Amino acid sequence: MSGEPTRVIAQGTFDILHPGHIHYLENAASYGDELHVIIARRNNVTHKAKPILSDRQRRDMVSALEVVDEAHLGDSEDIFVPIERIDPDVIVLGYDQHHDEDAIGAALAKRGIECALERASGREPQYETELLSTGQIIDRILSERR
Ligand SMILES: Cc1cc2nc3c(=O)[nH]c(=O)nc-3n(C[C@H](O)[C@H](O)[C@H](O)COP(=O)(O)O)c2cc1C
Ligand SMILES: Nc1ncnc2c1ncn2[C@@H]1O[C@H](COP(=O)(O)OP(=O)(O)OP(=O)(O)O)[C@@H](O)[C@H]1O
Repeated sequence: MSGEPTRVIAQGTFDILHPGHIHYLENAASYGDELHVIIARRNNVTHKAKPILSDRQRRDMVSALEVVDEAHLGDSEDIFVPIERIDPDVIVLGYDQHHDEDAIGAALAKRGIECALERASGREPQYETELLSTGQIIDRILSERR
C-alpha cells in the first residue's frame, strides 16, 4: 500500500439537486477516500433538455456538499482532460447513465489512464411524494405554479 488517498470520480449534470444525487455521490464516495465530481458543461448536455442553472452555480452547489471533496467544471471539448488532471483510482458511473463502459474503458486505456470503472446503485423513492429526478421537479413546478 502506498498510503496515498484513493481518488474517486463521479460526474453528471446536477441541475436541481435531489436525494437521488446525494445517494449517487455517497455511493461513489464509498469506493475511495477522496470524491471528485465533474460537472457536465451545458453545451455537452445533448441527450436531454439543457440545464436551467449555469455551469458555475451547479458546480458551486455540488462543491458545498459534505460528501464532496472537490467539484470541477468539465472540459468543453474533451471529457478525458479533467480525468487526466485528477488521476483517479476509480470512476463511478451513475446507475442510469447511458455511457458504454467498454468504450470508456478502451478510451482510458488508449490514453494510458489506469483506473477501475464501477456502476453506482440507484435510489428508489423512500416515500410516496419523494421526487428523484430534476426533470420531475421541473414538471412539478410547471404544473403547480402556472
Ligand atoms: C468519465 C466521464 C467524464 C466526463 N467528463 C466530462 C467533462 O469533462 N465535461 C463535460 O461537459 N461532460 C463530461 N462528462 C459527461 C457528463 O458528465 C454526463 O455524463 C452527461 O452529459 C450528463 O449525464 P447525466 O444525464 O447523467 O447528468 C463526462 C462523463 C463521463 C462518463
Ligand atoms: N434516483 C437516483 N438514484 C441514484 N442515482 C441517481 C438518481 N437520480 C440521479 N442519479 C445520478 O445522479 C447523476 C446526475 O444525474 P442527473 O443530473 O442526470 O439527474 P437527473 O435527476 O436524473 O436528471 P433528469 O431528471 O434531468 O434526467 C447521474 O449519475 C445519475 O445516475
